[in-house]
Amino acid sequence: MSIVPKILEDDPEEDEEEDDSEALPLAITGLELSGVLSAGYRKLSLLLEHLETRTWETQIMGGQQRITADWVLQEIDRFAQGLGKWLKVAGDDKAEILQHSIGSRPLTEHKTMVEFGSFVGYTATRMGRAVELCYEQGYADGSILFEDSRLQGANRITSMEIDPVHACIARHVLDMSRLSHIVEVWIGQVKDLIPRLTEEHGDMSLNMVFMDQRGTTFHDDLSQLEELNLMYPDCRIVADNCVKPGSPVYCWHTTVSERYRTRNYSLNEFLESTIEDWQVVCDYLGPLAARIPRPMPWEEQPGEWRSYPIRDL
Ligand SMILES: C[S@@+](CC[C@H](N)C(=O)[O-])C[C@H]1O[C@@H](n2cnc3c(N)ncnc32)[C@H](O)[C@@H]1O
Repeated sequence: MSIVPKILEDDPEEDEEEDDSEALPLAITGLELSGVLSAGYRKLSLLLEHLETRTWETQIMGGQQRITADWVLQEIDRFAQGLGKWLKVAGDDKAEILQHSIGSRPLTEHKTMVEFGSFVGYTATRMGRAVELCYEQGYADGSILFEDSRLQGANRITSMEIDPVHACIARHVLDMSRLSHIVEVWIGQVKDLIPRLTEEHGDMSLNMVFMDQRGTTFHDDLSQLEELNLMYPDCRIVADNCVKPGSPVYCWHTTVSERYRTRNYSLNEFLESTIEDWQVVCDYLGPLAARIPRPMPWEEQPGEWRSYPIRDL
């Protein structure tokens, strides 16, 4: 089908052709790109514009002032406080729990962290900064030797993202924060990328996992981590948005399974003081902690589980 605009004539057959061209997707009718971007992507383009403008202003006002990871996080927070610019990132109280969890897992040799769902790279930046501080401290007190090649070169944090636009923004934000040598963003579905962790880092290489993809897949992704033996004993797993949008099977599994020591934190959604959400924090006690694997709820009482059409509820 031609996308060249037609000159209108009084011929009825031509009128039919004209109707046809109205069905063309907006992207090829010559409208501005902003006309075809979804509201979500438009907000992200505003975020990038905000970061670029603030970087430029900071450099002009403060001479050669360094743009740091903390500065980038602060600017994303500031952007998200603007009217209609809220972002689904783990800020505020959620960030406190994450920060503590990252700090409580020392980056001993060959151990790495993983985030499921990068979005704009906000938490990936927070995780990367924590590792960077750990390096700085280690070099200063001599506990990390500069020549120790095992701590150099390999990325220590992997963040996985299904949406390539989000992934590109996350990579850009990490570049701005000067953390690209520590954090890598992999594009694809979590379930397809998990096996690559084994290939790149080997068995039992994870000492922290942040689950922030789709809540209804948390339990499947966790069981793949278990099956591939990727988590080091005492690996900490933080799962966000467990009430909103919700991850009921994951919450059930981590609460009743003997393989996990679990705490459920009730807190407010980022910048939303009236919306309650939960972060579930658990430590993996290792494959031998559960003597008998616990069946899933629908395996225990098969008759009790069936789906109801929404109109019947
Ligand atoms: C809540 S946002 C993540 C926020 C981010 N963790 C932070 O705190 O800055 C969820 C992200 O997960 C991505 N996502 C959803 N399902 C996914 C999947 N199965 N695999 C990879 N990414 C996924 C979405 O595209 C979205 O960017």
